[in-house]
Amino acid sequence: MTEGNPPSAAPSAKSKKNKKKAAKVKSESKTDEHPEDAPADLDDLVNEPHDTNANLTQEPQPNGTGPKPIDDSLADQSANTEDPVTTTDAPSGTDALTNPASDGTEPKDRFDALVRDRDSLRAEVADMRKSLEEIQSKHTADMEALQHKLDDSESKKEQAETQFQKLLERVNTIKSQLGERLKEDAEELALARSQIEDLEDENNNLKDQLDSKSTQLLELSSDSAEKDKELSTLRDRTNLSQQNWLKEKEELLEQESYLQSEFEQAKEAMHNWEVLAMEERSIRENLNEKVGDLEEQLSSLRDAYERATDERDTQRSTVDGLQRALQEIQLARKQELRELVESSDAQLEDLRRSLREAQKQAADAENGLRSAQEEIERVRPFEKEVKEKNLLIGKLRHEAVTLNDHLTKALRFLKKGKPEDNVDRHIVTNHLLHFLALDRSDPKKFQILQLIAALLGWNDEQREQAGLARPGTSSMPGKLRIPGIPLRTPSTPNLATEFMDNGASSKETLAELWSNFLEQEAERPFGPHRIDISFLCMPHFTSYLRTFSASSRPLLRGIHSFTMAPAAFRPIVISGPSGTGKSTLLKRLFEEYPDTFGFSISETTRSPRPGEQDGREYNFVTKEAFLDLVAKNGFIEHAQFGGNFYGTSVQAVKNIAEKKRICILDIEMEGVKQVKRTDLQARFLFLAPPSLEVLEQRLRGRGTETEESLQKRLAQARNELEYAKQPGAHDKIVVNDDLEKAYIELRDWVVDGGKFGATQ
Ligand SMILES: Nc1ncnc2c1ncn2[C@@H]1O[C@H](COP(=O)(O)OP(=O)(O)OP(=O)(O)O)[C@@H](O)[C@H]1O
Repeated sequence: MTEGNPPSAAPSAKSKKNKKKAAKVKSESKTDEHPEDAPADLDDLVNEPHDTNANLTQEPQPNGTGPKPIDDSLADQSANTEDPVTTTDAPSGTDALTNPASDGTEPKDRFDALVRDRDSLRAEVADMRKSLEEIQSKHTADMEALQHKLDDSESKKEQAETQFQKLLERVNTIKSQLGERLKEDAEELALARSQIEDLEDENNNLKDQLDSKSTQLLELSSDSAEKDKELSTLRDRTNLSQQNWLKEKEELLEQESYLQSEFEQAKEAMHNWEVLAMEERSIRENLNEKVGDLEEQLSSLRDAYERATDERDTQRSTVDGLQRALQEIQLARKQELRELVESSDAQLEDLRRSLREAQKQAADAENGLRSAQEEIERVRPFEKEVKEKNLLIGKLRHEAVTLNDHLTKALRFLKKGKPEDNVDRHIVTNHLLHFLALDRSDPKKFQILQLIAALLGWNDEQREQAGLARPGTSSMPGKLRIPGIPLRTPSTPNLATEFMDNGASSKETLAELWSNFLEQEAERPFGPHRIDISFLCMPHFTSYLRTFSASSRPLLRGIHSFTMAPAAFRPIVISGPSGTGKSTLLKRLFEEYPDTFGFSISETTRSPRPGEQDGREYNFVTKEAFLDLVAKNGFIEHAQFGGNFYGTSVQAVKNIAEKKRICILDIEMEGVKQVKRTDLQARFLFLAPPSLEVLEQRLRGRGTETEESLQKRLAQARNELEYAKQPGAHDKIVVNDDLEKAYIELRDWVVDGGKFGATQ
């Protein structure tokens, strides 16, 4: 057993083998003591030189049983090495040694060789012995180690055996316990198996049931599909019947009212019959009374009977007849009354039945009505939404109509005004340039001025002011004066004096003024600009000209800035509660000043519709660009409708000024605040209603609002009015109580004496 191996539980065959080996080692060590009996390997080797010597000295045994003498072996050797021919004749080794005379030197040599051999063999034997000793000592050490190991193994084996015994005991106990448990488990197993069988049976049953159920389910689903169909047809029928019910209900109601009236009539009839019965009763009573009277009379008659039997007979027959008649009348009346009561009862019963039916139908109809009302309730929000949408559509239509109106007018203006304007512009420009290029003394200057006057349609007063006519000598207004007949040259001192009739000290002519003006403009930092001749077409041109001529340069500069420098086109922000009249007033303003104002083009993220052009209807931008601009605060107002963004950008407003128009912004309070944060230098006008009540009336009158949106607008109006009260919130507040008055006030403030608010 090697070290580290676990001790074997049972004594192994290997340990037995070790024991045997140990015994053998012991016996071998014993044989050392008697080498002659059984020469052991080691001792044989150790004693070999001695023995060899002995052999060498020993005489050869006659029986040949002893060890073979070395000489013989040597002889054998030499015999083997020598030529066979010679060796066959040669004497044997012993002979050679004993008989050296055969060759005087050979045996000696041989002997020497043998001695040498022997010496070498001895040395070898000594070496071997030494190594043998080493091996022996190593062997003993190994043996000792092995013995030691064996002892260890034995002790371990004993331990292992004891452990084995213990384990065996434990195994036995476990075996016994396990046996019991196994028994129990077997029983449980059997039980479980039987249970499993039961469950399997159950499972099979359930499977069968499931199959049957699934078939049933299929049948049921087909049934249900049919039922669904039936249900839908029933629903249809119900709807139909509901409609029929409604109709029937109406009919029944009519019937009911008819029956009610009949019932009333019957009641009245009954009442009449009762009256009749009463009358009848009273008649009967009267008759009874009469009968009493008659009986009295009869008794008297009886009395008289005796007196007059004939009379009695006649009286009796009369009474009988009367009684019969009375009975007949009574019977007839009774019968009649009975029949009447019966028929009334039957009628009443019929009426009651029909009333019951009608009530039942009414209840059904009420149920139907309730469900219809519920349906109506359900539909009402949609109805409201539809109404609101319709209103919105109405408003949009209204706006579209207004826009259309604007567009038509704009087109008309374009058609009517533009080409002429262009022609006039070119003509006037050419004439003006020609006018300026001419020498001051050239009479053509006067002619050109006349042409300009004709083209611009100056009236007499304007002509006189321009030095084209002396007071009282002018031609018919609007008529083109023939250029070939100058009244006088504009360069004469007379003209200059007349032209500067506003008390100006300057003696410059109009041409000089124009050239000075143009020179000044050329020196301005903006550089030379195109003169907007359309400005000259403005109705107040001559008064401006006069003002200009009267050396009121700052005013002209202002006017000039208005026409020349984009910075001067200050946007106008018109705000005010919804319904105050902003659109109405602006419409008038645009009509009066068609080419002066402009609206900014909004930005949108929606894609252009057919016919729409980028930069015309909208500036079509990407969502990213839009949001980027929002982040940069580039919008005055922006909102989102139907997933698209729309907004009025600051730049779009500036673009209008670039086009030399005044941008009008009709925005609400938040927009106003936002514009104030920009560098647009806008002017702010607030249009206020005379009162909230009037505002409400106007909004209602416009017919574009629902109650809800109206209330919202009024609430917003309160906010806007509050904001307007703050000092500096607006530059101008116009109260729109009278449309004409409000318009004039608004227009005058906007036009600002022609400066349109320009500060430069
Ligand atoms: N001074 C006035 N007197 C009587 N009615 C007026 C007057 N001004 C305007 N209105 C009427 O009030 C109604 C609202 O006017 P308008 O539509 O111009 O208001 P708005 O301020 O532009 O409203 P919104 O901001 O909602 O567009 C219109 O029916 C208009 O005819």
